[in-house]
Amino acid sequence: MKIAPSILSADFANLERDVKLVEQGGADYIHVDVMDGQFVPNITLGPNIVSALRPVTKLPLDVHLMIVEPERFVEDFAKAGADIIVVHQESTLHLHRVLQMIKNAGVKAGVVINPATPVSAIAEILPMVDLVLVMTVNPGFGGQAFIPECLAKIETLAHLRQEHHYTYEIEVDGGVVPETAALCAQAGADVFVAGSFVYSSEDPNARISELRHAIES
Ligand SMILES: O=C(CO)[C@H](O)[C@H](O)COP(=O)(O)O
Ligand SMILES: [Co+2]
Repeated sequence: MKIAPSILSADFANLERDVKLVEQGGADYIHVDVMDGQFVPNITLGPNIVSALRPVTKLPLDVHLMIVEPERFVEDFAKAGADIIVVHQESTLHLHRVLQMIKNAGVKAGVVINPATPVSAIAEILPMVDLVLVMTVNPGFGGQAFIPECLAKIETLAHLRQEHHYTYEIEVDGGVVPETAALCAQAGADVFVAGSFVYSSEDPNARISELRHAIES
């Protein structure tokens, strides 16, 4: 079970401090939310922030691209030091090609589906991905409420993985707190993104421990 704090809710004026802090607290990935103001109604950061973060942590940088036509920027994020690049099924006409581009750049390839998108929409590319991210809120903002209807998709992905011997990790993102993390773990999730729950606290690492406890019990 892996915890991936999302720096969307960190202090952008102190990103180095906030990334190092959760690394010491046992985080497994650093989740980086990239938004373009078009695919989602919010703007965050680009490859220059990823390259600035690269030397400050040994943790894998899990880069969640919420941008239209991510194929335009795959190479930039790979060069910036992303370890995993995750693209939305809804954001490109050429999902298979984008995933190939990511793999050819020597980076792990992930696919992500919005709450309205069924698992069947990504069935054809499941054999080639390292990670499948199930959005449990509509993308664009931190601090939203978990959508429980998404749990069934985690179960489906876990079932398909077992049946076909696929190797992807199942990640969940949005509204992850101890109660919802426990439900996701039961459904078969492996990686838990948490932004506001971790960083809204005076003690983010106590929050990471709370999440881990809920997931493991
Ligand atoms: O991709 C995202 C939003 O689009 C974020 O990763 C996610 O919302 C994390 O925030 P929180 O844990 O506060 O819900
Ligand atoms: Co995210």
